[in-house]
Amino acid sequence: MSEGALRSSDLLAQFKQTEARTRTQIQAAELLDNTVDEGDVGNLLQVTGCSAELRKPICQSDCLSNRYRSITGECNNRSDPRWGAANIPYSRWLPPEYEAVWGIPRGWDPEHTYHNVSLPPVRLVSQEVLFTHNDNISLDSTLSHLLVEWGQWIDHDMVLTPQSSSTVSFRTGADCTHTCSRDAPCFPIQIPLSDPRYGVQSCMPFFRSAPSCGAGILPHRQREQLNAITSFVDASMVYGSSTSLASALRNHSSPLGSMALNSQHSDHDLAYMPFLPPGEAINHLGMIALHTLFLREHNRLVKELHLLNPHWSPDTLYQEARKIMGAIHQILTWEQYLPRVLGESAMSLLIPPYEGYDPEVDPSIANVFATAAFRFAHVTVQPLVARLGPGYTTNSQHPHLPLHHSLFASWRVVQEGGIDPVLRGLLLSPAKLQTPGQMMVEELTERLFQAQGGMPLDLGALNLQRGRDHGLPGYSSWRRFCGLSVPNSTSELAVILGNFTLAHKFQLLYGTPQNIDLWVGAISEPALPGGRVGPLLSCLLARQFRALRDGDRFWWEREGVFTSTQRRHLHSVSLSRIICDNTHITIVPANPFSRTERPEDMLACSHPLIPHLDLSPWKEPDTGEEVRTEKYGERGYQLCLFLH
Ligand code: HEM
Ligand SMILES: [Ca+2]
Repeated sequence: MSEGALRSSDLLAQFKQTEARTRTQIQAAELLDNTVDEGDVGNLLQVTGCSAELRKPICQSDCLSNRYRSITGECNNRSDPRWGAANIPYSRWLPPEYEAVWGIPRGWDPEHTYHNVSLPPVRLVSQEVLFTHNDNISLDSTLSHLLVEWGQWIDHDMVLTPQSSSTVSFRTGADCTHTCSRDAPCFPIQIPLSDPRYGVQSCMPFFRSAPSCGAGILPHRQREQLNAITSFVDASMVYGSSTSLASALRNHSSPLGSMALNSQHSDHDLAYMPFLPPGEAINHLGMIALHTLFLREHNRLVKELHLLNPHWSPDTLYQEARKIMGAIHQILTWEQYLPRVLGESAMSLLIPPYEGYDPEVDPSIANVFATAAFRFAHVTVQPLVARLGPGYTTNSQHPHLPLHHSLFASWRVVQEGGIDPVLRGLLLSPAKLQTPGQMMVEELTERLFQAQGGMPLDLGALNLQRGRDHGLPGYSSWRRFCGLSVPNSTSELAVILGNFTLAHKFQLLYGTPQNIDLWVGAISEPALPGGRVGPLLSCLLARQFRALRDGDRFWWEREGVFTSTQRRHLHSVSLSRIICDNTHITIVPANPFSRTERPEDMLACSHPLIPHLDLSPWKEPDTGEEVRTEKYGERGYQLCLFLH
């Protein structure tokens, strides 16, 4: 995608692209949503196509389905096979609070009042509270920008909310990118008088998230939104969440069970991802680097596994590598990412040690997590994408880039030195520090998608509008939900936020703490000791990550998923090692999520603190045909092999 070729709203749609199965469900749900006939419900579901979408999947209980996750996440939970699967509605921890029946979003009618006051325009909140000049930022003293990127990477493993399949008003056919009138699915963001953009632009386009089919039956139908990918941390951003995409991403002629690679370009002698199927665009340089890295890691793993087990079929190699990749993502996230985000003490309090699989726990993503809580890291993103050459030096072939020039710029990877410069930049740059006066950089509030032409969007305003679109209750309700004190006045809010100026701004904008949009309220709380988020975000994030662990039948620590020796080896997994093994980078930090100030503080890839993942416990004796009569070991490998 070249710069200057597309409208920003098209690019936002690209950010949220989904594949065939999701589109079918959205179209069915939108048809249902726009049908006012309250007659025969069964018939209505049938005609719209929703009844097929609501059917319960049938689960197999053979060796393969006990051994490997399904691609769609279905049947992870045996009694509720849709839990955590792709294309199911987000769960709700608090009931939605829409403006009116049929899921009219909050703030649809600017005059509508909540607790006797109307909601401020989201763009005004962004201007008043979030806006931060690119050069007015503080750096995180202990965390690297790779940690920030890791957050976005696993976000893409857990959350993808499709927007409406239509970009024009259902009623009038007006183009959502040009209209300033609220007419579903268009929910444009109004530009306030005080805005420098006033006069240039009267509204920023916004499309409502698509409704889901599975949200109750008339007349009690409640609008719910859909998660298009598996909620489990299972590396679904590498493998896909639908069988058709998973198949398209594989190299079917490989005897090793490899993933498909780009046949036209390579990174010196290393591989790139293939050109993706339409709609699978990856959105910025950091993400492209991680996608490429883990694609290579899969192909490296299958090669090693093949050397250990030459008798394994391509499917077994693919599945075993996929299983290891899932474990790597779980380990890096729970052991290395979350403690740094939540802080060690909040982490051990809110996510106590693993005690085994609990089939009663719903691992589906909660609406509030997707729409507000896990967007917390938008305020820790640096405005500049650093790119560094060998030895971590700046290089004129690939200079640092303003963030907006790194969006939709996969051509830069191919033409400007491969993924190594981007990864080196992420390893050596610190994260941005969130402070009450320095929230979201102007690259994100003023220039989102600007380089690609058209009117720039504002990520802060999008986050707030999305919360209203999804009917998220306000700040106070979530404080109450988490058992935290509920502020009743500006001074009580000032105590919680530890900042009177900010509390006063909120008072002027919202009138009451109850109405504060959750995302902006939550990111305004000061961080707990050792962490980067306040009490409300800690509660919401920990609750989700705990459910993703305890409710996952294939959690890496669960007895029987791996052997104890395999677990021990996996436990020492190192992201720096993965970088060493799959790039031309030769010096790396021992802890890549911690801030490294100088290249001299890094270690050679051969250093013992950058341990190899020893796969020897995956070696299995090739007992050939005789195995049929043998008793199967705790892992049941052989039985599955014979199914291939
Ligand atoms: C370069 C950095 C980033 C950019 C440009 C970016 C951009 C975006 C955009 C445009 C959206 C869609 C907004 C909407 O219409 O509702 C979004 C959603 C989201 N972002 Fe980011 N983001 C970045 C980094 C991150 C990070 C570091 C995290 C988390 C740690 C994160 C978490 C999320 C989540 C959870 C969503 C909701 C996704 C969905 O519901 O489909 N983002 N981001
Ligand atoms: Ca997933």
